[in-house]
Amino acid sequence: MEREVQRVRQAFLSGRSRPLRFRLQQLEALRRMVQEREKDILAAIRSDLCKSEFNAYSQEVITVLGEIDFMLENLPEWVAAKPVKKNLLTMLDEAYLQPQPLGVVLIIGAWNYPFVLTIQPLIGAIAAGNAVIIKPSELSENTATILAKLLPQYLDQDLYIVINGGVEETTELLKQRFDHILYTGNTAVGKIVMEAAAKHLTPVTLELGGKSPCYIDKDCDLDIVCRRITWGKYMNCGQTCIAPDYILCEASLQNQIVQKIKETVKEFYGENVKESPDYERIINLRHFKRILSLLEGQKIAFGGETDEATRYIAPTVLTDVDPKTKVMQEEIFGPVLPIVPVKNVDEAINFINEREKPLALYVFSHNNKLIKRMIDETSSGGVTGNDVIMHFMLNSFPFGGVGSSGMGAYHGKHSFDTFSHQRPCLLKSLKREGANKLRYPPNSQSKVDWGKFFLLKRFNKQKLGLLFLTFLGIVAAVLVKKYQAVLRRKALLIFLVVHRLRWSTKQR
Ligand SMILES: NC(=O)C1=CN([C@@H]2O[C@H](COP(=O)(O)OP(=O)(O)OC[C@H]3O[C@@H](n4cnc5c(N)ncnc54)[C@H](O)[C@@H]3O)[C@@H](O)[C@H]2O)C=CC1
Ligand SMILES: CCCCCCC(=O)O
Repeated sequence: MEREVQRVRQAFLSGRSRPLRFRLQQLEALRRMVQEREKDILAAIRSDLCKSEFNAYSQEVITVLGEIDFMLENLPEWVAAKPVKKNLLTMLDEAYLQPQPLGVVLIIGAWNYPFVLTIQPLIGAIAAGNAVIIKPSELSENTATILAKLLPQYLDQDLYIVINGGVEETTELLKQRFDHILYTGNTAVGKIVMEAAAKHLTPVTLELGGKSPCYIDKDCDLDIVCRRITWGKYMNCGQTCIAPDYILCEASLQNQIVQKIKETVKEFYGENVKESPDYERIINLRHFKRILSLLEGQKIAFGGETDEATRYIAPTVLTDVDPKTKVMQEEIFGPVLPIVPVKNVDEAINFINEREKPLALYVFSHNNKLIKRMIDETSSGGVTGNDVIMHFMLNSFPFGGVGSSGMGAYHGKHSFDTFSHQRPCLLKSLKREGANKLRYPPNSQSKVDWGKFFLLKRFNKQKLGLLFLTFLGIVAAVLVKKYQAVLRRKALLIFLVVHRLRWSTKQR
């Protein structure tokens, strides 16, 4: 492991990942890989999550292709040095921010969207000029295998490598020194990653999970609301980090919501959900059993059918859920949707604020003021009003959590920034040493006053007058120099006129 990381670091130190042209070439090669090997990639995702080609393409491949195109289009502008505003002290200097790669980046992917959650951070890390070690999740083993096979065929083999394996390998990998780690997965492992990173003072981006609430106000169109929630909750069999985890609403809305979700499930997946090509399966038996255990003691208003052999869990809704029960204590990450009755929006806001900050928050209402209030009075990684999931799709948004749902963010320019160091560069001249005397010892009140003037813009009247006089002197000197000949002629003329006048007066 150590040798592998060293190999990648040596490749980074060769400097070849830095030129813009190289980065663009690698991103184009990655796009070619996705296009030419699309069938293999879709097949791997299918084997891992029982996902149809249509779903895998629209949930994973499109996002990756869109992100590559976005990078290719904008990277030339992003890599350029950006001049910054200057102050009086640096007025005559060159001051700019130069984005630079961090070095060797470790990307630890999750299994639920095994392609996009591994490749999208990789795109950002390449764009920023880094070398990368990719550790796909061992739970989505088919995607992990295809990534290890394909990436070296298209990308620089020393700069970007895939290391596969389980907890043991990840633990070993985390002992190495990296310049940044981006981890996607559960909060408990997030802490392990951060602890390991701290030993080397490695900065981390943690894309974690949590329970994303969904508040439904009574003032809204429940048909539309339930269609949107059904889509976001049961997509990928509920194994989506920003899926609505539970619903908060007034008790009187519960039955209608259950009825409408039931109708939508039928509309989306047919009479027999099990037969639907659009409905996925739970990743493994451990997670299947974990989700089943969340149903114990609950009132199942709809769904609840399971099949261990195929790890099938039907779209399920629970009503009148007690917040103290297990299903409300941990992230569900499966197709189970609890409804927790609340009296009103105030209670909903309190409910959310009493818990860990979620990765996403959803609020449905015709009343925009209520939506804005919910946004103002709560905190979460991201928010979508009157829909679910959709803020993930806009790459001008940073994607990430807050508090226990994560730290840092990526997507689009935010990925580039996450994997870059914005290096402040100040270039001075070796001339104009006179002005520097102000900061050299011995110090004095007068120097402090000048410092106040230059840096704090605290004007001392006397100093200001002096400065103004100096300024006038400079202007006069410049003018005199520039118009020396003209001034000489003018002065001669004035002298002659004055002389002539005095002579005329004397004559009279
Ligand atoms: N914020 C986000 O973008 C996303 C967050 N998630 C969250 O991820 C979670 C689901 O993923 P997981 O089951 O955690 O995925 P997982 O079990 O595949 O773990 C993720 C990665 O952590 C590594 N890992 C696991 N245990 C480890 C240990 N003890 N020491 C070191 N490394 C270890 C694995 O090798 C894997 O690469 C959910 O909580 C979900 O909300 C999932 C997708 C996106
Ligand atoms: C189509 C939605 C993809 C979401 C991927 C990240 C997640 O797990 O929420």
